[in-house]
Amino acid sequence: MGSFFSKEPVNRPTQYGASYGSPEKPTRKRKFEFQGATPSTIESKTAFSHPRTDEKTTEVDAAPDGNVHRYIVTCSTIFWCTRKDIVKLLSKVDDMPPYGGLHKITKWDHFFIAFPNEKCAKLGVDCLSKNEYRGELWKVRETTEHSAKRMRIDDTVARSRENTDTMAKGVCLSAADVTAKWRNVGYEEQITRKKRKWANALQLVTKNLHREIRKEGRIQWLDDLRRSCDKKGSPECCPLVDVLRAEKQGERNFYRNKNEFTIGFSPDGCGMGHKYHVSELTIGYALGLVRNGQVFVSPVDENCSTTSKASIEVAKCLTPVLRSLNMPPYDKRTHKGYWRQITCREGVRTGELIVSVVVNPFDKDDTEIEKRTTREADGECRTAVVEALKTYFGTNKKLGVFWQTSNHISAVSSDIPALHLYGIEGLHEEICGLRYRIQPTAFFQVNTLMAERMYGLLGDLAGVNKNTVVFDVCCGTGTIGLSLAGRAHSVVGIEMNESAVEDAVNNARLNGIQNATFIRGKVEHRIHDAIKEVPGDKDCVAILDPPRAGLPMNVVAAVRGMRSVKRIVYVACEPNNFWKNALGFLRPRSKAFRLEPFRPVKAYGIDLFPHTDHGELAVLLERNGVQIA
Ligand SMILES: C[S@@+](CC[C@H](N)C(=O)[O-])C[C@H]1O[C@@H](n2cnc3c(N)ncnc32)[C@H](O)[C@@H]1O
Repeated sequence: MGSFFSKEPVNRPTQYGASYGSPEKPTRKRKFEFQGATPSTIESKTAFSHPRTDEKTTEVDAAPDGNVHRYIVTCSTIFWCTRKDIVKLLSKVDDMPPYGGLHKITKWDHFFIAFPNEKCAKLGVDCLSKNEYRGELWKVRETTEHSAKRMRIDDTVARSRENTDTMAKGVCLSAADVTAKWRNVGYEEQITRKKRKWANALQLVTKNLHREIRKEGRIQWLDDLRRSCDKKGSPECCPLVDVLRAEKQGERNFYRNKNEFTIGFSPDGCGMGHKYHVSELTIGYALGLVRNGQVFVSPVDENCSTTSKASIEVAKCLTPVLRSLNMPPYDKRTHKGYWRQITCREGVRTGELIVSVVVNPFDKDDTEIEKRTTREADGECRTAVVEALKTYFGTNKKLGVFWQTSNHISAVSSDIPALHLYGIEGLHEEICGLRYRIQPTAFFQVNTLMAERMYGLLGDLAGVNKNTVVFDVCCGTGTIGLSLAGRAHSVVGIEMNESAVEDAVNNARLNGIQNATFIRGKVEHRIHDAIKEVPGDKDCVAILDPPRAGLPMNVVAAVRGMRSVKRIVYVACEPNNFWKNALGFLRPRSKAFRLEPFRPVKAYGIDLFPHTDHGELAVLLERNGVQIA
């Protein structure tokens, strides 16, 4: 029996040749401790022999002092990167003490490395995280149970792992690491990294288009581009003209107008040699680890430089209140427990703040007495939360408090009714000179100030005039279309989220806009109904702002098949997925993809999410043969 990682710290790897360490070939024993079983020793072939996946055990690393020592780091690389490469990289680190357990699953792009202590793990993380592949830095992080799941170990082992106290070790992520992982990276460097990512997304279009159309004929602009490019590899399909940078304080720091906090226990005693202790109830960000059904939560604080200050204050104000109420947080495994989540949404321009508390009503198996007790406690909790927030914010914020009960697996869902307890009943925001009402579950861009600048840019890219119809696909609360309605002939929006469409219609009315129509439904089902609303004799620009996965291909084909659409502005929130939809617009005409293809003209990067590795890419596509002023 063995485990997934080599166990003890071993000497610096030497079996790969003299260049990686001392000439001595280390011999070592792998030591395992089983829960409830006698420790045994197994002779290992080499210092870095692959742990055998048929060996199932609960793993504990016992150092000579008897303490439990291990920091497992997972590192995403390219799948052809070998252990030898990693060893070579780590061998360049000064003061790197012996480490062990370098493990890679065949044909996987992840390594697992077990470091003996925190210092060593930090050195390793620093060294590996500087490497990049296709403009994206390797993701290196500490890991525990999650990795085990991803390694597809069987459930029994996973569960037995979950039950060991040792599972909590290695957790040293903080709330700030979860939400603002680049907070310590200079802004220039953040932009440089994002530029690489955007450029890579544009290269993927060229590369995949070239590969895809080989049998279908030629594309003149693609041939010219490839010929003119002396770079090795694929050129970008169009120039990345500029980047919309977050310059002002409210654009770059503490910018998120929507923050969802989990309520749970924070892991106490993270790290070497400590046992897991449940600390006090905490409001913050889930670390993605579950132990005995409890999600680990790291408290939110000012280091979370993307979270709005008002939301941080809500967490600080409510933490002692929730602790004093003596109700347990929700347990994912038993579905018992009470507190689940707190969502804060703010109108940055209007100073409005809506706090929604999500609780678990009670388990269906609860006895009548338990239900009655929960019901009574529920009333007490509501009053205490409202009073605390009222006292804390006084007249500084226009406050609204909502209460939601959810026994769904996921705490939030658009169909959970929200009970209004106090203050304002809806949230308003002002953007591009218009006032918007936003329902709790409707999508709204999280960085209000940057979103406003993005909408301005999209309007310019779209080249809208009084003869243009704006076709706003995946329109959310209608913000893009409505911000352009004043200069357009008309706006047609389509969106699947019911409350967002309701908001879009009401927002048009609220702002006296009469030339906007919104269609509710999944775009893949209702695209043809939406197209009927677009007058065929007008110039039409389609603005596509889909979710991260992109649009279904039937939608791409339908938009391409609209004769009136001469320009497309595609907003990709996952730039690396852009090529998939782009191919449908750019490939030569066929039975499935009718009419003349488009060609990419220019692209802009938009730093909507500073301090994170996310950013939007806006690309202008133009129908072949159409000239844009
Ligand atoms: C990135 S948001 C863009 C929202 C809007 N353009 C804005 O800037 O506020 C994507 C939107 O697409 C919607 N959506 C996701 N899948 C959809 C689908 N299959 N059909 C229609 N809308 C969808 C989501 O509800 C969300 O509002």
